Amino acid sequence: MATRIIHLPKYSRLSCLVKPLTISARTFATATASTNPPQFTTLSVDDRTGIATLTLNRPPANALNALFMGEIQRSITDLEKENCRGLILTSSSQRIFSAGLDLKECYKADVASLEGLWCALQNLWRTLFSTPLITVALINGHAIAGGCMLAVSSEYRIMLPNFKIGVNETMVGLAVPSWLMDTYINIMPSRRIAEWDLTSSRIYSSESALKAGLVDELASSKEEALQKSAAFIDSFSKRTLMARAITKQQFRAEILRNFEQNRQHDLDIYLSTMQKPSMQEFLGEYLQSLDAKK
Ligand SMILES: CCCCCCCCC/C=C/C(=O)SCCNC(=O)CCNC(=O)[C@H](O)C(C)(C)COP(=O)(O)OP(=O)(O)OC[C@H]1O[C@@H](n2cnc3c(N)ncnc32)[C@H](O)[C@@H]1OP(=O)(O)O
Repeated sequence: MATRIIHLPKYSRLSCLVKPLTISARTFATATASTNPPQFTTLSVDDRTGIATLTLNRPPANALNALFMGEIQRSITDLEKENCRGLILTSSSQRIFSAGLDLKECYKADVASLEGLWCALQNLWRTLFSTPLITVALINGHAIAGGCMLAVSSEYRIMLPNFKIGVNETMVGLAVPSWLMDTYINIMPSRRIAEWDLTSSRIYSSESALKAGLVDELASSKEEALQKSAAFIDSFSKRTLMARAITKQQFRAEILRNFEQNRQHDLDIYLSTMQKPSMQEFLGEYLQSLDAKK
């Protein structure tokens, strides 16, 4: 389907009806200019249903760099203004939903690039987590670390079989930021399991993720997953859209407030960790191990 944004007069414009959370914060940089055409994403909107599909397309691994994350964030913001009601986030790859932060861009990077990357991650998370849109992650491939973040920041997760999902942060030497910890706890059935998962870098198979409650449904094909995603969005009638969006925001407001209060500190931790010689040495070896798989 062609990339386009269209007006959907059938649906209320959620961004007008639901006040954005007013949390004072200084503006943090994104590395994107808002006038750039999308390079790594395809956005399609079904004007009959009001459902948008945002497809991640940064081969080979949908690794998240600042430009890519800025693009995803901007698409969500645009959709909020365009009378859309639901968003399905998926990947053009048949193997990888997203491998998380682009580690190649974390290796031997200068401080400005590292800062741009982390601020883009923070900004993307904030937008996805707080959007009034009904959000579904259609996880049609591996979803690791930042890839898992995209999934758990959405409201509903449908995954295809035989893939991997989880947060391996501590394994790569990064602490899980408290706002992402809270995001994970927000969807996991038990805080104890969430703590266990994040401290032990637990990676689930699709099947075990379903059992653990990390994903909500499995689907045997992308087509079936698209149908299930649309069914989830359709389960909310037009009449309930505003009330559900406000309720969602209220559920998430405290996590967002904590994030805003700590985002500079969070950025400082990331920058100091990434600049440690031991971290850079580990990253070099880790990237080599990924390449050695060939
Ligand atoms: C709320 C709670 C959440 C909390 C989450 C907290 C998020 C906060 C901060 C986020 C931190 C991160 O995301 S850190 C990122 C952590 N991510 C990882 O460790 C994932 C590492 N990658 C993998 O494990 C694997 O690649 C995996 C994704 C399973 C796919 O395996 P496959 O065998 O199918 O594919 P591969 O051959 O390994 O990879 C294909 C190519 O992609 C490249 N590639 C793979 N991962 C890459 C990466 N992260 N950055 C750059 N490039 C990558 C490989 O080098 C290959 O490049 P070519 O050789 O050129 O083809």
